[in-house]
Amino acid sequence: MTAQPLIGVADIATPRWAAVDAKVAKAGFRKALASLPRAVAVVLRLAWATSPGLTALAGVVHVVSGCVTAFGLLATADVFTALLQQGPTPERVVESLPAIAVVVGSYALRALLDAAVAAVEGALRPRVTRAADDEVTAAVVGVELLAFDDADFRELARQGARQGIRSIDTSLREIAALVSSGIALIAALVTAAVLNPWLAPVLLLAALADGWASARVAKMNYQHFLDTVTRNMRKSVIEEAATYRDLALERHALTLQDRLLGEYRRVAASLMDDDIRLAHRSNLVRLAGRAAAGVGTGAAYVVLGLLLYTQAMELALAGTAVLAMRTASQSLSQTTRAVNLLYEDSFHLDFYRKLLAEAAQRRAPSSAITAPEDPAEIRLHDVTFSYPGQPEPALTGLNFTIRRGEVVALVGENGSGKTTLGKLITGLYPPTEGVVTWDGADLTTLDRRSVHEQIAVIAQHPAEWPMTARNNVTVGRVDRDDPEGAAWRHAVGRSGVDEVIDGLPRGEDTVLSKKFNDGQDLSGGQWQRMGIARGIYRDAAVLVADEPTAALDARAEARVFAALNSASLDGDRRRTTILVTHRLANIRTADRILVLERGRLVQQGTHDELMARGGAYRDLYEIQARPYRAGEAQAV
Ligand SMILES: Nc1ncnc2c1ncn2[C@@H]1O[C@H](COP(=O)(O)OP(=O)(O)OP(=O)(O)O)[C@@H](O)[C@H]1O
Repeated sequence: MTAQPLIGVADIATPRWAAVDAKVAKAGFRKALASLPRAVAVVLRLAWATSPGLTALAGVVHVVSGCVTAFGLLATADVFTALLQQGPTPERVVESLPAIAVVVGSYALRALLDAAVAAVEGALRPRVTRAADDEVTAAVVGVELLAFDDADFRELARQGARQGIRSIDTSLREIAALVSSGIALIAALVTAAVLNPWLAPVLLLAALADGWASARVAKMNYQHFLDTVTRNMRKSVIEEAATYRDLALERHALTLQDRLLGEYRRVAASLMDDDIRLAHRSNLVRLAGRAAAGVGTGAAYVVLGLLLYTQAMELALAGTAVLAMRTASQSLSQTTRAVNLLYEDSFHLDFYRKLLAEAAQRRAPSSAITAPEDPAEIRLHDVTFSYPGQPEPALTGLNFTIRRGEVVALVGENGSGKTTLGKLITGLYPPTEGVVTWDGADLTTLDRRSVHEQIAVIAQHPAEWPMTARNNVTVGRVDRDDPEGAAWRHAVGRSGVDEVIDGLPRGEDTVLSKKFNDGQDLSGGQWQRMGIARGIYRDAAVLVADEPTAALDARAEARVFAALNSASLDGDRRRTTILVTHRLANIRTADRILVLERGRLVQQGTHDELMARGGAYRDLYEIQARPYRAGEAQAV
């Protein structure tokens, strides 16, 4: 009996962006052709905006280089005519020298132009991709926090940044290839038509088979990608589970290594089998294409022979006709390839465009109204909040007011909405319904930066900034004026991070990341102290501490809560403090306790009031206090 796989029992959903490949796999060549103008316009507009001079120059050198090819072909026809009209004689060879010089000159010019094309493209493409990259990064940096909680946006940001930017670079290359091969194709067809009007369609016939084969292989690749995309994703999920550091401890302790490796190998083997099958099938299609092209070329030679036999065309021009035939076949194959690739890129370019549009929508609207400094009153009016894509709201119908200097504790079971509420009070998330006001001003109408300037957030899992210990504390207020170091001493002392810093090899100058030479990592509790120090040092009007001591030892926890409870009285101003915690003993002295149940506010009051009233709070408190009381009773 084979073991049930640990990862991927349920099917991994096909990512939304993979729809691109489904469309490309289904579309016909005409559809691909029709999509080109828009894709070309997007890329050229960007190139023009980045560097108009280089873009114009690239266009000119490409067109000139294509024209020189055409001219070279026609000049070759002259040479053949001069040499072969009635058999070569020394006089005719001398006569044809100027035409030969023109052919040689056109080849030399073409070589020079190729070098110019490479130089211009080499200068233009990195500029354009950098500009697009910059645009995307700036767009994503500027979105509101909530966007990062939306899986669709995260995926779009990933694809837009990766595939979108890559497609701009490749589109530029393909547009260039399309211009060159297009002009060469026209040149070959015009040359053939000049030699004899019947030749041009015959040339196309031979070249079409090659074009068909390359379009067919491209489609097979898209279909293959679609068939394997979810398995590839599963492979990478298993690979992460089998190799990443985050899971290493449990992987070893649960002895899962062999099991995960086995699953990894099974998926990888099935992907390899598919790759091999695809290689065989594409080879067969290419072979069929070649065979058809061979038949087409044969037909072209028959027509050529007939034209010569019936003296519809002079023998002297046959060489040029063959040359035109070869040029047409090569350039049609290149043109087909470029059209297909550009069609694929047109979808990826859509990611880039959609990402810019979506990011612009998800930016906080700019506002000239700044937030009140140190608000006297924060009020929630009928606030409901749902996470993007979630059917059930995380918070429902909240109404309450917090006054300056209050210490308000949020309590409730896991998932009751405490963390989410902290983000709404501080304007990090906008409510889905209702309004959050600071001194009467709706937060969504205020300049978002000015709101965030007023807040400090101590997260349950604080960010582990790859900076020195000092910067990890001061990063929240880098410009704070602290010449005597009083604010620094206050923050590190209250949080207890002073003991951590004293133990570091270079003290406050130690870099806290193992990615750097001499870098140092911290324990979970030490990082938490670092986060608390950062929050205190920021010295903001509204402080939210979300389970700040979950990883701290009892002594450190007591010290931090004493600091946070008195934070509202620090200095000469009263700071509003929101505490989220499960350890209810820590918030007995809070001015007010709000009890949440499944996103609704079910109780509020002081510890004594809530204990006297009975209900959810007293139940939770009793559950925590009972073991201590029992212990005390036994001791007595
Ligand atoms: N990013 C998110 N996307 C979707 N749903 C979320 C997200 N974050 C939280 N939720 C959901 O919102 C609800 C409230 O979560 P929240 O984190 O606010 O609860 P909490 O009271 O802080 O929980 P805990 O005590 O476990 O920290 C939960 O049902 C949770 O599953």
